[in-house]
Amino acid sequence: MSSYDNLMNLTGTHIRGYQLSRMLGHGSYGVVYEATCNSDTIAMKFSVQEEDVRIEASALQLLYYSDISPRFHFRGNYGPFHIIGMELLSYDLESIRDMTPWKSLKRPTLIRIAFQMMKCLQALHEKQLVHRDIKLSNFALTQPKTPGNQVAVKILDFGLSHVYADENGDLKDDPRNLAFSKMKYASYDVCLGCDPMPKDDVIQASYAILYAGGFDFRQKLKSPEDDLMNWKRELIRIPGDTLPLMMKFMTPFFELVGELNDICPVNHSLLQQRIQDSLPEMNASSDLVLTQEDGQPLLI
Ligand SMILES: Nc1ncnc2c1ncn2[C@@H]1O[C@H](COP(=O)(O)OP(=O)(O)OP(=O)(O)O)[C@@H](O)[C@H]1O
Repeated sequence: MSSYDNLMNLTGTHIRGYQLSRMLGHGSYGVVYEATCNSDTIAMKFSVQEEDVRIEASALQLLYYSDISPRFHFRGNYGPFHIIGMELLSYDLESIRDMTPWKSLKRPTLIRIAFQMMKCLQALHEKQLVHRDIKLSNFALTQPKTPGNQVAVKILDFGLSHVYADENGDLKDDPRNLAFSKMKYASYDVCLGCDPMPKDDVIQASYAILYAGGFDFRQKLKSPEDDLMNWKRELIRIPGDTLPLMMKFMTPFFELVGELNDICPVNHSLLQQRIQDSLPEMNASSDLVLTQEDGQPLLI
């Protein structure tokens, strides 16, 4: 049995005083468990990729006080596995999308989510950190607060992240040489071979917003490579013509995304303003609320 198969079978195990109570999710190299110690419940991420875990732990520490990523608790080992203990979040946004009846979030919810995604990106870009793996499942909601069940959007999974510049603003290479141009959901420039920069996080977030809004981005990614590239290029060039009908209301935001480049710093506040302009009658900066309806989560 490979070590990855073992990673999937750790429920019940005791580690660092915590008992792994259930598996929460898994990705290409990692498995995340809920872990409990008396009344304290956290998330523990296990991976065989030591370097990715080290980088993720340092990103979470760097962002500790920004409050846009899970709070970091510890880093450690368990046999061949590298572990991060962190704040337990609730549903990731792809699960929320999948649980909605029409696989699409309503406009007022969508703009609030988009607004908070920009807040997450702003906080990490301010620290010269680029995420490079932005997708809907890498955003998750906090545990609902009492008494109003308010939740916030936080950003997950910093295994591919990179500090792209030093204190003087000089660009820093990543010795890992990861093949981002092969990543299906990479931005147009990155597919062409450019290094992923903050604006590419925003562009990938714009794909995640389309997906959350009901557009079948998963299907789009299955298109022949040339078609997918054309679509990504046209979405930047003429968003008003390229956006699917149900997402045309967000043209003000997508127009600004289309103007981003690697020379001018990303203006996250202006992106938030454009999200607000897309649906002026609703407040994009108001709290999200997570409740249950017929046993299903309901995010408004
Ligand atoms: N702190 C957390 N609290 C609750 N659930 C979490 C937490 N961290 C991760 N998860 C869940 O586990 C899933 C996988 O986590 P994560 O994306 O960090 O792992 P990964 O192996 O790096 O994934 P991928 O290969 O898809 O990028 C997430 O989509 C989410 O559902």
